[in-house]
Amino acid sequence: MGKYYVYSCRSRHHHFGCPYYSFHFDAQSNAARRLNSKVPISIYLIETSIAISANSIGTANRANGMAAVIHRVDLRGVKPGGQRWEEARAAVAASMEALGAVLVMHDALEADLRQALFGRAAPELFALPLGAKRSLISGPVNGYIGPRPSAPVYESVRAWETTNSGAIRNVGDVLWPHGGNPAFCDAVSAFAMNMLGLQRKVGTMILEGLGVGQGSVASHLDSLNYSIRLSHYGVSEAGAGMLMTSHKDGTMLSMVVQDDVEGLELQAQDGSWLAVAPEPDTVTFIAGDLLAVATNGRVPACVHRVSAPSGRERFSAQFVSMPKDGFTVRPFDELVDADHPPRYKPCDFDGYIRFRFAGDGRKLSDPLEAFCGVVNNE
Ligand SMILES: O=C(O)CCC(=O)C(=O)O
Ligand SMILES: [Fe+2]
Repeated sequence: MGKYYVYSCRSRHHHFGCPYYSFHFDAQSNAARRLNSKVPISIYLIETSIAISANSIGTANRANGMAAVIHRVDLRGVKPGGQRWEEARAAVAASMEALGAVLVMHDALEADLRQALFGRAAPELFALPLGAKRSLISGPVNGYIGPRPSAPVYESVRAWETTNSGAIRNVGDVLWPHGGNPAFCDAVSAFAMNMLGLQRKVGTMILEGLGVGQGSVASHLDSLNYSIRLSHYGVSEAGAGMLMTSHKDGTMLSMVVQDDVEGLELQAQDGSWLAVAPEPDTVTFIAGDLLAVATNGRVPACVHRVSAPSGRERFSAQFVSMPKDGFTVRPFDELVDADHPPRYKPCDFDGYIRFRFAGDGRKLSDPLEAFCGVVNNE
């Protein structure tokens, strides 16, 4: 199984037998204080034209003469209601419908912050002794996935970010008990704040672009929670190969930022694999299962994987949305009509995660369909 096992798996799933939650301690008693970021959301400021370029990168299927491509949309300087908003929104929505993913050029990760995150914070974190990383909370706050036989060079840390305050829990106090690691916390916190703005912007574009009304989009955004995942792929003794097997994320919408080493690949609808170049100003948005539910199947969950073509050490950072506790995901009314009957029943996220990772869904190739798909008898 892929390492996305616990990708969506929160602490309260311990008792459901989630396999990677063996290390946990009390979040509250371990000074997991919140860190309020003072870093502003510094995006959308640069005026530039929208470049919607079709980048044929990676392996393209040319069997029918048509190469599958990943679309890249330049959102720098694009603001809601502004001149280029509608055009960019249409491009984002079209790519999500076709691929379940889109590449977005942005200003949300300036060189300094990028360096602070990938050049310092992530390497310092993963250089800690295994015991320290394992002591990281697998509670409602944070979690650690360590190397295991099926993925010997992969490790990943998740940190929760609260939507209300825009703050991130301070994993630094836990990992560095003697004085914390303010630089680490600042970098991760700033990353979270900037990605939050970009995720809300692109989330709005996707849904509005599909015809969902502004009120529905606003309440959808209010219903979301976010987490950050920092991942490290060490140098494999086996050399080049697959670091993370193909999978769909069980969540709503994932943003993947690669450091300077390639590896992320997306599967197009024709089955071909498209490699995403690690470009500093580009983030990959990937639809998870829950976005397929919310859009009544208009946006497919994107199958993706991580390979190691060069065998080099690799870091990535993700910012992922999922429903807040107690929110059920159901297809937007705007996307259901006589011609488009509901394809999914209301989906309880906790129930789905339990089914997919600890229940009967583990054995299925399409657990979402089995969990909440509406059987089409036509
Ligand atoms: O590291 C990456 O580029 C993507 C990782 C991923 O797909 C996941 O953690 O679910
Ligand atoms: Fe993933």
